[in-house]
Amino acid sequence: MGRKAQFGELGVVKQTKGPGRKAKKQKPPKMLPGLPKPEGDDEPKKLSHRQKQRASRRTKKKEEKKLIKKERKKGLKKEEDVQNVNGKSEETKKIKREIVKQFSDSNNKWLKSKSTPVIAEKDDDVESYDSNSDIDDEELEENGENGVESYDEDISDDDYLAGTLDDVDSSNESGIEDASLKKKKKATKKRKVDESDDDELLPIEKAAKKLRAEKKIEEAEANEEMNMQINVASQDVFVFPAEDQIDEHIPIPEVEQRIKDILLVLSNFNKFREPNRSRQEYTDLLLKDLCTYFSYNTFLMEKIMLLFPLEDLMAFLEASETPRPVTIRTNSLKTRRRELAQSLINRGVNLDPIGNWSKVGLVVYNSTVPIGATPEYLAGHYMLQAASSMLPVMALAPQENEHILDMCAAPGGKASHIAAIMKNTGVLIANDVNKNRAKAVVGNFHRMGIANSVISTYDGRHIPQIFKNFDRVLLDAPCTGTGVISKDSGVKMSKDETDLQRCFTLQRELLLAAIDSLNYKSSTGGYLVYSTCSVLAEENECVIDYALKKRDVKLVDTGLSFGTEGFTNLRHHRFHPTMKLTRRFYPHTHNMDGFFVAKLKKFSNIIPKNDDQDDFEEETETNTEPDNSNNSTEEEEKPKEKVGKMNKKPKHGRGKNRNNKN
Ligand SMILES: C[S@@+](CC[C@H](N)C(=O)[O-])C[C@H]1O[C@@H](n2cnc3c(N)ncnc32)[C@H](O)[C@@H]1O
Repeated sequence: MGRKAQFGELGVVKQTKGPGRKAKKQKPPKMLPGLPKPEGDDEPKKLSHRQKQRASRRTKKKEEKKLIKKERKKGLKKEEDVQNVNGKSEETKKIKREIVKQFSDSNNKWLKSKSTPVIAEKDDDVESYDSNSDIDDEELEENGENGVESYDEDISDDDYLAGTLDDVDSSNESGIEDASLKKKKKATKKRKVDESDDDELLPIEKAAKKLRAEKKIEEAEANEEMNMQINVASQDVFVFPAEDQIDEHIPIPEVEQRIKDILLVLSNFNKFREPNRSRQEYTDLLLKDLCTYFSYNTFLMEKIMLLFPLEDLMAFLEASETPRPVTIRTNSLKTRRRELAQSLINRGVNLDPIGNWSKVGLVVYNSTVPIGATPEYLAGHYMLQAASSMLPVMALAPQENEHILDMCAAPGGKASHIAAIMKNTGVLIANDVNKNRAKAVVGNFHRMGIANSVISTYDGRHIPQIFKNFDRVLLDAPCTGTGVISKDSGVKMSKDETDLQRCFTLQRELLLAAIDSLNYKSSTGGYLVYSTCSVLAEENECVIDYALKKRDVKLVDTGLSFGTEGFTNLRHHRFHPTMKLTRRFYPHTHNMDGFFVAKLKKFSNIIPKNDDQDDFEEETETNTEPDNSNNSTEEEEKPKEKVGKMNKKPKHGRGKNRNNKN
């Protein structure tokens, strides 16, 4: 508003052009005599006391910088001077001391942190700059670009002040550093080297500077490694406890450390063992400590230790302590996965498809609503089902219009999956000996709209006397549950030898009954899938091996795209070579419950009589060929080609696949 005065020389200030409110601009006002003269350029500006202080500080700083640059250029002239810079020549040190002196006490911290070999991150630098510098915000604003410039300059100075190799070495004396810290340091140093390339340096200077910094880092790393080796070599890692100390109670953190120590010794036994100690002594102590640390009974821990190499053992035990992700299976009888996902997302459920291997599975990361009580759940659009539980049904590969038996079906997760794949056609017998659990099957089948099923409560072992000639059978057998410890930690302490024996005896009986209820002449099937949620070989490979001897069945590919091969040998045990067609799933490897899946094809109703050996072979080679003279309990004639197949059944080769490591 109003007219603008022209404070500069007349004519220097341009009159604004362009459309104005008035066509003709008004003349500048005439200044009245006596009024204070505006701040002009002709007289030198009078500075306040504070401004003077700032100006003197700036000049000082500029001088320092000039000094440093001069010295730096001097230092790089000769090649041997490069070493001088690394090692800090006397002259350079002197200059540095000079500079340091000029900082006030309040800067001590800032200086200290920057003179240590751990070069502060740029962010930290900014912070210390802000908090400790005596240049206030006002000045930064005032200086505009200068403020930024001085920051850059500081970094470069700081580089110059940064630690030397000597410093790095001295830090190593204090011992081995944390790996992540080292990594961070390395990254920071590298970044620092890159960032601090001063624009004013010649390319060759920049390169030399970078080279020096990189050399420093390399040497520091080499020193660290050497220190580590020295520590390990001097055996200060682990001293085996005296006889009377072994049973002493020690706190959990110490148990944990001892486990790590023993694992290290066992990983390179010849190198790290104590001369008079056997491997067995270390293994026994490890067993004891693992039982204490993870709360297992000795029997179960011993069994699990036999399954895995040491590094996998720890991973399995750790993974069994944490729950697996919640997963659900879309009921394809009622909805599609995409629609279900959308409805659940709308309710605040955070989810994703389970993976390429399933078209119906979803993994739920978190949810604002209880996932077992949504309207979609109640309407039967999905089943809460572990990822591993979907695998046996996929291996079974049910077909429409078949006759299928689920021998141990409660609560019906897998049975309802079978019914959905059958598209409610054919007949599904969902059996479970436990009447109470069978009620859950009824409830789930109603909810999910399953209409092709009969629910029965027979003892599976008697099924062949009641139902026969199924195209496919699923035997998801009762087991010790060692694959689902994260869901039921009681297993760790409660399962003993008697339980295991009871389990594998029942499993064998159920498996033979399941095979006997299969129709080997089925045009579409004749397949059986055996599964357990146990990782113990006694309940898996041993049971299958037993069935291979007792019935005319062979292992076939499960068709599952992932999973670890079943054992063909385990310690001193040898299993049928085709056992590698079975699949094992582990919490630590596949992030799902521990599971075992085997698929068998039945070739005849022949029941071989020859094999009295109930248990799997232990390093002895026996003839598994059936005695064909009197081996059939069935009336049916045995087709010749089937006999041929059976005779070709591979022998249990001694030492074959000895290196099968799972
Ligand atoms: C692992 S669970 C089955 C889980 C089921 N397949 C599912 O996916 O929901 C084992 C089942 O076997 C049943 N069972 C135990 N002994 C049995 C037997 N002799 N005959 C039939 N079922 C039996 C148990 O009641 C239990 O429900």
